[in-house]
Amino acid sequence: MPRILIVEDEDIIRSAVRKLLQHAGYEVTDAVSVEEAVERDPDSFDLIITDLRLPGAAGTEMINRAPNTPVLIMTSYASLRSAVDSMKMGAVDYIAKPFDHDEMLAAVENILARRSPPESPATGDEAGGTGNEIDPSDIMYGECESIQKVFTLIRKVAPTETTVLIHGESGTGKELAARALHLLSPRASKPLISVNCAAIPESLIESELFGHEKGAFTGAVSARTGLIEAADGGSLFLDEIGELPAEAQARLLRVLQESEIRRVGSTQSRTVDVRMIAATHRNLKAMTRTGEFREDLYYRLNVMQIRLPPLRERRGDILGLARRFLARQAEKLGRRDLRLSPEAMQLLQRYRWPGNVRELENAIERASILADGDVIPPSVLDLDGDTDDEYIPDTLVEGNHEQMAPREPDSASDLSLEDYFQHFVLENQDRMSETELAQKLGISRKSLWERRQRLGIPRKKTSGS
Ligand SMILES: Nc1ncnc2c1ncn2[C@@H]1O[C@H](COP(=O)(O)OP(=O)(O)OP(=O)(O)O)[C@@H](O)[C@H]1O
Repeated sequence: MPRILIVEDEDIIRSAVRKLLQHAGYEVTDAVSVEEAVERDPDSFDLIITDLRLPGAAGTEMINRAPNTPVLIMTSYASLRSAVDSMKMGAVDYIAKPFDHDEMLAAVENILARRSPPESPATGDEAGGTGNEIDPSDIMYGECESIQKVFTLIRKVAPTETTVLIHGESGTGKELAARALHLLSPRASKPLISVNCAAIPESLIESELFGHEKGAFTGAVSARTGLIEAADGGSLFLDEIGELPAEAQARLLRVLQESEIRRVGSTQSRTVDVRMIAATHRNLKAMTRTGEFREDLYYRLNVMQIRLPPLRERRGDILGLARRFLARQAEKLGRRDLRLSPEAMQLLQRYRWPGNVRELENAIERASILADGDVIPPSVLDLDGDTDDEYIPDTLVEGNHEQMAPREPDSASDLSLEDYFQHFVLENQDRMSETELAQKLGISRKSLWERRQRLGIPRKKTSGS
């Protein structure tokens, strides 16, 4: 079991992070300051998570005190810059407060996965590995053909220096795909700096990205490194690139063309070595026609495009994703028997998911908290109306018959055979006769009838036989 040391002086945050990690199965020790952490033999841990601002020595001091252990820095957005600086000092990653539970768990999992192969515990020798043994499927889930194609593309493109433009609706996993591109690249041990262009005020974006010299504008009391420089040697992920104002687009083009950066208020350029990954949910090509986005920048960015399909186009993954999110919630809440009712599964499969995977993740989180018993009914999923009644489950598509046999559950969080039986019958009884249903399930008609009685799903009078 990986051991994690938390260094945080705020009681509420320390205790929340400790509980979260303990629920996720980690062994956790904590300390309120660097001084106290040093007494806990910090280099014997697999990971140290520390606040940046602490009474006494700063959190970054842990990087020196535990040279063989990865250090994850927690910081508020206001001190994002210091977090970036701390990465230059050797921290492996940073996480901005307020962070949600999944973000923290994902950051921890990523760091530990980079440190040691999944099966064998870390020996310490692997620290600082290139991370190239990682596969996109370790970072994001997807079995459908469309997402498998994305994985193949990531495997091929990641090791190159090519600029990548990721296109997809909100919540489809663009940031995860960018992370995969970085972690599978030779730059994996260097920083991945993620910037959401829509989240930074327009007046600040240039100085945030490109840095500025002292006195460049009112309030620029000292010179500052920009986020692009901070990503030097690593990758820069520019999310919502379509929101970048015109002046910043011009500066970015220069970075892409000449690998040079000029801080706001400076006449001198500096060379930077950054792999650029951009993402958008907008149609950049159309934006070039209206003059909202520079055409030359568009072509520079669009060397390789990865399209993340919306969830409604990969319905075969809905239940798999739901199971993963449910297992995570069940672990977090200590309710290991939580499972979806067949009706809830049906609703998940029929819903249109305008908010994509993020919406599914949120629906499962909410339902796990609201469900009174172990079985989650459709009502607590709180998905009203927006279902796609045209949808035909994959199992009914001609040629997909191998998917119709009941599968063995592959983990405690997977469907039980009973669940699968219920789900299959409810989904198909309107289209199939009892004989067909029994055949597909590999049981006799008598046994189908008995199971229907036991599970309280008697044969509908209207269904043909
Ligand atoms: N294939 C996947 N497997 C597991 N989790 C996923 C997958 N795709 C997305 N998620 C989860 O869904 C949430 C949204 O993903 P992400 O932030 O990468 O989407 P996005 O496309 O960048 O969204 P936005 O455009 O709104 O920033 C995250 O919590 C992420 O972990």
